[in-house]
Amino acid sequence: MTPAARVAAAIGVLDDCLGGMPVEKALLRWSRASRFAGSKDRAAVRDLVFGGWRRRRSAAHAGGAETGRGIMIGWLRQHDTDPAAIFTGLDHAPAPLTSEETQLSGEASPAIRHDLPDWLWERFSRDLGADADTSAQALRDRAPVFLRVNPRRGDTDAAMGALARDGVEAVAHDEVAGALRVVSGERAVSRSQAYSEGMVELQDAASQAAMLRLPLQDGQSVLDYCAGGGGKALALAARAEISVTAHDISAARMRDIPARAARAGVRIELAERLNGLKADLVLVDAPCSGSGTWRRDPDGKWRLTPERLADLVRLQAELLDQAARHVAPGGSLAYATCSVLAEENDAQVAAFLARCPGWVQRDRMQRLPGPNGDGFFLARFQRGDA
Ligand SMILES: C[S@@+](CC[C@H](N)C(=O)[O-])C[C@H]1O[C@@H](n2cnc3c(N)ncnc32)[C@H](O)[C@@H]1O
Repeated sequence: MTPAARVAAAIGVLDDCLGGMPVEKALLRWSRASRFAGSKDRAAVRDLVFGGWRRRRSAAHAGGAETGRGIMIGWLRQHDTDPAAIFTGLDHAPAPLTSEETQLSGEASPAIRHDLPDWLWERFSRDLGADADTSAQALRDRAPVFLRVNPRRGDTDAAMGALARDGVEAVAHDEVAGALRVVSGERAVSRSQAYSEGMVELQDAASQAAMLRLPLQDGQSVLDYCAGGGGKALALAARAEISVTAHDISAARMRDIPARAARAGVRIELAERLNGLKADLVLVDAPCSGSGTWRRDPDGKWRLTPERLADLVRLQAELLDQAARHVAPGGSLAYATCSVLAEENDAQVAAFLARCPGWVQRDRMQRLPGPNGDGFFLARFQRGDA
């Protein structure tokens, strides 16, 4: 496919997204209908679609219309490419620009410039103050790929060497021990020997930093109350000789944990029912808006509504209360989200402490999205007498 044909394909996919289809589904639909597209074409169309979808508002503003075509015109302008050179109408290229489309747009509102719905830009400004601008801007660009080195399978140098042999260049993270940032060859990670033999796992640096911060000693027990695919449980299990139980309301989400644990050389028990189980550390990695990770999942910021956010906040509170019952005497309860919104983080913590006066907060970590990782929040509690 020519560069212009790839843009034409991205326009169609973006139109499906604007019609309400999740971006991955829209890409899959295009991919199935485009047998002629090679792997480089598919990767290029994917990059264009995700690039445009992250910047839906600002690109549509710069392109003059909230359509796939408008977004691509604006996206090209934002990347210093004259859209007229691509929109030629020749050889599967999109039709030439109309006279309206050649006009440059006026000034955009702050919410448009930050590529957030109006109500969310208000929340960002209120909750993050001086950091709102850089956090929202970080969500407009592609996320770096981070890996967690599994100490059971080797150290950072060994992992970087193994990755390099398979065409993946990675460097040590500046501040998170055992985290690597992939510099080139991202798409080769999942085919690399280092990955298939459990020496590295895909995990954002902020999640890694949070898991390293939780106190753990050999012999202790950990309950991951919202384990999902087990990313956090694996990170904790690799740190010490502990027994880890993974639980989730959805057994299907935990399906891959046994294979991931075997690859990583750790043991994780799965528990659909907890029957009064108590653990020294109970982690609630709660369902949340994902607002710290929207560069990986741009659908999130366009689909979230105030009502959905309120539902999530209610669920998070219920999960904290349920999980607290599983903390063993002297143990800790940890609450984590990959959100930057105060309602899901500090306000949730304050509400928990107000509801449950026996508990005190022992730790707090907040990271904002940027070059060093995603947005992430962690709070840790203990009973007052512990
Ligand atoms: C943020 S994700 C967890 C991600 C996971 N810890 C990881 O590191 O890959 C939140 C998880 O909470 C689970 N969940 C939602 N409601 C729940 C409930 N009532 N009890 C337990 N888990 C629940 C969801 O199924 C989802 O897997």
